[in-house]
Amino acid sequence: MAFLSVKNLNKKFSKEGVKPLTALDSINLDIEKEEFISLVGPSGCGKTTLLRIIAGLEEPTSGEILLEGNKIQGPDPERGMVFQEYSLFPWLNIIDNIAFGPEMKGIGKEERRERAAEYIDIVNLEGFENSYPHELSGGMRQRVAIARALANAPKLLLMDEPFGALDAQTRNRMQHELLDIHEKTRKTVIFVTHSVDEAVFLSDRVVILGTRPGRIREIVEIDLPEGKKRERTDPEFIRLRKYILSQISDNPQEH
Ligand SMILES: Nc1ncnc2c1ncn2[C@@H]1O[C@H](COP(=O)(O)OP(=O)(O)OP(=O)(O)O)[C@@H](O)[C@H]1O
Repeated sequence: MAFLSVKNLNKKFSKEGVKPLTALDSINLDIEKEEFISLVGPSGCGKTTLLRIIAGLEEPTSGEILLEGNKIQGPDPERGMVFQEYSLFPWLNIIDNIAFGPEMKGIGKEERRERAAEYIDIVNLEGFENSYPHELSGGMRQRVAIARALANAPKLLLMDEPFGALDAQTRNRMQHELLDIHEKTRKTVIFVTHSVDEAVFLSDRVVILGTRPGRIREIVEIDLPEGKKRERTDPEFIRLRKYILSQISDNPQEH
Protein backbone atom coordinates (compact mmCIF):
# COMPACT_ATOMS: atom_id res chain seq x y z
CA MET A 1 0.00 0.00 0.00
CA ALA A 2 1.37 3.40 -1.01
CA PHE A 3 1.72 6.09 1.67
CA LEU A 4 -0.49 8.43 -0.38
CA SER A 5 -2.64 7.13 -3.18
CA VAL A 6 -4.53 9.31 -5.64
CA LYS A 7 -7.12 7.10 -7.31
CA ASN A 8 -9.01 7.94 -10.48
CA LEU A 9 -9.35 11.55 -9.48
CA ASN A 10 -11.52 13.88 -11.56
CA LYS A 11 -12.40 17.50 -10.96
CA LYS A 12 -14.88 19.51 -12.98
CA PHE A 13 -15.75 23.11 -12.20
CA SER A 14 -19.36 23.81 -13.14
CA LYS A 15 -21.20 27.10 -13.27
CA GLU A 16 -24.78 27.59 -14.43
CA GLY A 17 -25.02 28.41 -18.13
CA VAL A 18 -21.29 27.70 -18.72
CA LYS A 19 -19.82 24.47 -20.11
CA PRO A 20 -18.16 22.57 -17.21
CA LEU A 21 -14.39 22.88 -17.14
CA THR A 22 -12.35 19.72 -16.57
CA ALA A 23 -9.46 20.69 -14.31
CA LEU A 24 -8.30 17.15 -13.51
CA ASP A 25 -8.93 14.05 -15.59
CA SER A 26 -8.30 10.47 -14.35
CA ILE A 27 -5.35 11.23 -12.09
CA ASN A 28 -3.66 8.17 -10.58
CA LEU A 29 -0.56 8.69 -8.49
CA ASP A 30 1.16 6.75 -5.70
CA ILE A 31 3.59 8.55 -3.42
CA GLU A 32 5.92 6.84 -0.96
CA LYS A 33 6.71 8.04 2.55
CA GLU A 34 9.58 10.57 2.69
CA GLU A 35 9.42 11.24 -1.04
CA PHE A 36 9.82 14.75 -2.42
CA ILE A 37 7.45 15.12 -5.37
CA SER A 38 7.05 18.18 -7.58
CA LEU A 39 4.08 18.96 -9.81
CA VAL A 40 4.95 20.94 -12.94
CA GLY A 41 3.15 21.84 -16.14
CA PRO A 42 1.77 24.77 -18.08
CA SER A 43 -0.45 27.36 -16.46
CA GLY A 44 -3.96 26.01 -15.91
CA CYS A 45 -3.03 22.30 -16.09
CA GLY A 46 -4.43 21.68 -12.60
CA LYS A 47 -1.39 21.69 -10.28
CA THR A 48 -2.98 23.87 -7.59
CA THR A 49 -6.33 22.09 -7.89
CA LEU A 50 -4.65 18.72 -7.26
CA LEU A 51 -2.77 20.11 -4.26
CA ARG A 52 -5.94 21.71 -2.85
CA ILE A 53 -7.84 18.42 -3.17
CA ILE A 54 -5.03 16.59 -1.32
CA ALA A 55 -5.17 19.35 1.32
CA GLY A 56 -8.93 18.77 1.61
CA LEU A 57 -9.68 22.38 0.63
CA GLU A 58 -11.49 21.26 -2.52
CA GLU A 59 -13.78 18.26 -3.15
CA PRO A 60 -13.07 16.01 -6.14
CA THR A 61 -15.94 15.40 -8.57
CA SER A 62 -15.08 11.68 -8.45
CA GLY A 63 -12.26 9.46 -7.27
CA GLU A 64 -10.50 9.50 -3.93
CA ILE A 65 -7.27 10.06 -2.08
CA LEU A 66 -6.02 7.64 0.55
CA LEU A 67 -3.41 8.63 3.13
CA GLU A 68 -2.04 5.51 4.81
CA GLY A 69 -5.16 3.75 3.58
CA ASN A 70 -7.60 6.31 5.02
CA LYS A 71 -9.77 8.41 2.74
CA ILE A 72 -9.01 12.13 2.93
CA GLN A 73 -12.02 14.19 3.96
CA GLY A 74 -11.65 17.91 4.53
CA PRO A 75 -8.62 19.84 5.75
CA ASP A 76 -6.52 18.49 8.60
CA PRO A 77 -3.24 19.65 10.17
CA GLU A 78 -1.84 16.19 9.28
CA ARG A 79 -1.59 17.75 5.78
CA GLY A 80 0.32 21.01 6.35
CA MET A 81 0.04 23.63 3.63
CA VAL A 82 2.58 26.34 2.76
CA PHE A 83 1.48 29.02 0.29
CA GLN A 84 3.32 31.67 -1.73
CA GLU A 85 1.90 34.41 0.47
CA TYR A 86 3.15 33.52 3.90
CA SER A 87 -0.21 33.90 5.70
CA LEU A 88 1.47 34.52 9.06
CA PHE A 89 -0.42 36.28 11.83
CA PRO A 90 1.03 39.82 11.88
CA TRP A 91 0.04 40.39 15.52
CA LEU A 92 1.93 37.33 16.82
CA ASN A 93 5.69 37.10 17.21
CA ILE A 94 7.59 34.32 15.44
CA ILE A 95 7.51 31.78 18.25
CA ASP A 96 3.75 32.27 18.77
CA ASN A 97 3.09 32.04 15.03
CA ILE A 98 4.87 28.68 14.98
CA ALA A 99 3.20 27.53 18.20
CA PHE A 100 -0.28 28.47 16.93
CA GLY A 101 -1.22 24.99 15.63
CA PRO A 102 -0.14 23.18 18.82
CA GLU A 103 -2.05 25.82 20.84
CA MET A 104 -5.22 25.07 18.85
CA LYS A 105 -4.70 21.39 19.68
CA GLY A 106 -4.71 22.31 23.38
CA ILE A 107 -1.02 21.59 23.94
CA GLY A 108 0.27 23.41 27.06
CA LYS A 109 2.35 26.58 26.83
CA GLU A 110 5.68 25.05 27.82
CA GLU A 111 5.43 22.09 25.50
CA ARG A 112 4.31 24.13 22.51
CA ARG A 113 7.10 26.66 23.05
CA GLU A 114 9.57 23.78 23.23
CA ARG A 115 8.18 22.38 20.02
CA ALA A 116 8.29 25.80 18.32
CA ALA A 117 11.91 26.25 19.45
CA GLU A 118 12.79 22.90 17.89
CA TYR A 119 11.42 24.02 14.51
CA ILE A 120 13.01 27.48 14.81
CA ASP A 121 16.26 25.57 15.04
CA ILE A 122 15.45 23.38 12.02
CA VAL A 123 14.67 26.41 9.82
CA ASN A 124 17.66 28.37 11.15
CA LEU A 125 15.82 31.28 12.76
CA GLU A 126 17.43 31.23 16.19
CA GLY A 127 17.49 34.72 17.67
CA PHE A 128 14.28 35.83 15.91
CA GLU A 129 11.82 34.21 18.34
CA ASN A 130 10.45 37.54 19.56
CA SER A 131 10.47 39.38 16.21
CA TYR A 132 7.25 40.09 14.31
CA PRO A 133 6.62 39.00 10.70
CA HIS A 134 6.96 42.54 9.29
CA GLU A 135 10.48 42.72 10.74
CA LEU A 136 11.66 39.73 8.68
CA SER A 137 12.72 39.35 5.04
CA GLY A 138 10.62 37.35 2.56
CA GLY A 139 12.86 34.28 2.80
CA MET A 140 12.76 34.38 6.60
CA ARG A 141 8.97 34.69 6.61
CA GLN A 142 8.73 31.70 4.31
CA ARG A 143 10.92 29.75 6.76
CA VAL A 144 8.51 30.70 9.56
CA ALA A 145 5.62 29.44 7.41
CA ILE A 146 7.43 26.12 6.89
CA ALA A 147 8.20 25.83 10.63
CA ARG A 148 4.57 26.62 11.45
CA ALA A 149 3.34 23.83 9.17
CA LEU A 150 5.94 21.41 10.63
CA ALA A 151 4.99 22.26 14.24
CA ASN A 152 1.66 20.50 13.64
CA ALA A 153 3.64 17.29 13.10
CA PRO A 154 2.05 16.77 9.67
CA LYS A 155 2.33 13.52 7.75
CA LEU A 156 2.53 15.48 4.53
CA LEU A 157 3.80 18.93 3.61
CA LEU A 158 1.96 20.55 0.70
CA MET A 159 3.69 23.55 -0.85
CA ASP A 160 2.10 25.76 -3.51
CA GLU A 161 4.76 27.81 -5.32
CA PRO A 162 6.22 28.73 -1.91
CA PHE A 163 9.24 30.60 -3.30
CA GLY A 164 7.42 32.33 -6.17
CA ALA A 165 7.52 35.76 -4.54
CA LEU A 166 11.23 35.68 -3.65
CA ASP A 167 14.11 37.24 -5.57
CA ALA A 168 16.36 34.81 -7.47
CA GLN A 169 19.15 34.76 -4.91
CA THR A 170 16.83 34.22 -1.93
CA ARG A 171 14.92 31.59 -3.87
CA ASN A 172 18.12 29.71 -4.55
CA ARG A 173 19.08 29.85 -0.87
CA MET A 174 15.60 28.67 0.17
CA GLN A 175 15.87 25.70 -2.18
CA HIS A 176 19.06 24.59 -0.41
CA GLU A 177 17.40 25.17 2.96
CA LEU A 178 14.35 23.16 1.97
CA LEU A 179 16.55 20.23 0.93
CA ASP A 180 18.24 20.53 4.30
CA ILE A 181 14.86 20.64 6.14
CA HIS A 182 13.68 17.63 4.13
CA GLU A 183 16.82 15.74 5.08
CA LYS A 184 16.37 16.58 8.76
CA THR A 185 12.63 15.89 9.02
CA ARG A 186 12.11 13.27 6.26
CA LYS A 187 8.59 14.63 5.71
CA THR A 188 6.81 13.63 2.54
CA VAL A 189 6.56 16.78 0.39
CA ILE A 190 4.35 17.65 -2.58
CA PHE A 191 5.62 20.84 -4.18
CA VAL A 192 3.91 22.86 -6.93
CA THR A 193 6.19 25.05 -9.02
CA HIS A 194 6.39 26.82 -12.38
CA SER A 195 10.13 26.33 -12.35
CA VAL A 196 11.42 23.10 -13.92
CA ASP A 197 14.88 23.99 -12.64
CA GLU A 198 13.56 24.16 -9.08
CA ALA A 199 11.60 20.92 -9.47
CA VAL A 200 14.61 18.98 -10.77
CA PHE A 201 16.87 20.46 -8.07
CA LEU A 202 14.56 19.49 -5.20
CA SER A 203 12.70 16.35 -6.13
CA ASP A 204 12.91 12.59 -6.12
CA ARG A 205 10.26 12.54 -8.84
CA VAL A 206 8.71 15.22 -11.04
CA VAL A 207 5.09 14.78 -12.13
CA ILE A 208 4.42 16.54 -15.44
CA LEU A 209 0.77 17.50 -15.82
CA GLY A 210 -0.35 17.53 -19.40
CA THR A 211 -0.89 19.96 -22.15
CA ARG A 212 -4.24 18.29 -22.39
CA PRO A 213 -5.42 19.93 -19.18
CA GLY A 214 -5.56 17.91 -16.03
CA ARG A 215 -3.82 14.70 -17.09
CA ILE A 216 -0.52 13.24 -15.96
CA ARG A 217 1.73 13.25 -18.96
CA GLU A 218 4.76 11.62 -17.45
CA ILE A 219 6.51 11.00 -14.14
CA VAL A 220 10.26 11.53 -14.27
CA GLU A 221 12.64 10.01 -11.70
CA ILE A 222 15.39 12.39 -10.68
CA ASP A 223 18.37 10.20 -10.15
CA LEU A 224 20.84 12.72 -8.74
CA PRO A 225 23.05 12.64 -5.68
CA GLU A 226 21.14 13.32 -2.47
CA GLY A 227 20.97 16.57 -0.55
CA LYS A 228 23.47 19.35 -0.85
CA LYS A 229 25.64 17.47 -3.31
CA ARG A 230 23.09 18.24 -6.00
CA GLU A 231 24.76 20.44 -8.60
CA ARG A 232 22.97 22.35 -11.32
CA THR A 233 26.03 21.98 -13.54
CA ASP A 234 25.81 18.17 -13.38
CA PRO A 235 25.24 16.97 -17.00
CA GLU A 236 22.44 14.66 -15.80
CA PHE A 237 20.69 17.60 -14.14
CA ILE A 238 20.92 19.61 -17.37
CA ARG A 239 19.66 16.66 -19.41
CA LEU A 240 16.64 16.07 -17.12
CA ARG A 241 15.79 19.77 -17.05
CA LYS A 242 15.88 19.99 -20.87
CA TYR A 243 13.85 16.82 -21.22
CA ILE A 244 11.09 17.99 -18.83
CA LEU A 245 10.98 21.41 -20.50
CA SER A 246 10.53 19.72 -23.88
CA GLN A 247 7.57 17.79 -22.45
CA ILE A 248 5.82 20.98 -21.40
CA SER A 249 4.68 22.29 -24.72
CA ASP A 250 2.99 25.50 -23.52
CA ASN A 251 5.44 28.18 -22.50
CA PRO A 252 6.36 27.65 -18.89
CA GLN A 253 6.52 31.04 -17.21
CA GLU A 254 10.05 30.48 -15.98
CA HIS A 255 12.62 27.79 -16.00
N1 LIG B 1 -12.64 27.73 -8.24
C1 LIG B 1 -12.58 27.56 -9.55
N2 LIG B 1 -13.67 27.76 -10.34
C2 LIG B 1 -13.62 27.58 -11.67
N3 LIG B 1 -12.52 27.17 -12.33
C3 LIG B 1 -11.40 26.97 -11.62
C4 LIG B 1 -11.36 27.15 -10.21
N4 LIG B 1 -10.12 26.86 -9.76
C5 LIG B 1 -9.40 26.51 -10.84
N5 LIG B 1 -10.17 26.58 -11.96
C6 LIG B 1 -9.73 26.24 -13.31
O1 LIG B 1 -9.16 24.94 -13.29
C7 LIG B 1 -8.02 24.87 -14.15
C8 LIG B 1 -6.83 24.42 -13.33
O2 LIG B 1 -6.47 25.50 -12.46
P1 LIG B 1 -5.23 25.40 -11.47
O3 LIG B 1 -5.17 26.68 -10.72
O4 LIG B 1 -5.30 24.14 -10.71
O5 LIG B 1 -4.02 25.31 -12.49
P2 LIG B 1 -2.47 25.51 -12.25
O6 LIG B 1 -1.78 24.46 -13.05
O7 LIG B 1 -2.18 25.54 -10.80
O8 LIG B 1 -2.24 26.94 -12.87
P3 LIG B 1 -1.11 28.04 -12.58
O9 LIG B 1 0.19 27.39 -12.98
O10 LIG B 1 -1.47 29.17 -13.47
O11 LIG B 1 -1.17 28.38 -11.12
C9 LIG B 1 -7.87 26.25 -14.77
O12 LIG B 1 -8.48 26.24 -16.04
C10 LIG B 1 -8.62 27.15 -13.82
O13 LIG B 1 -9.14 28.27 -14.49
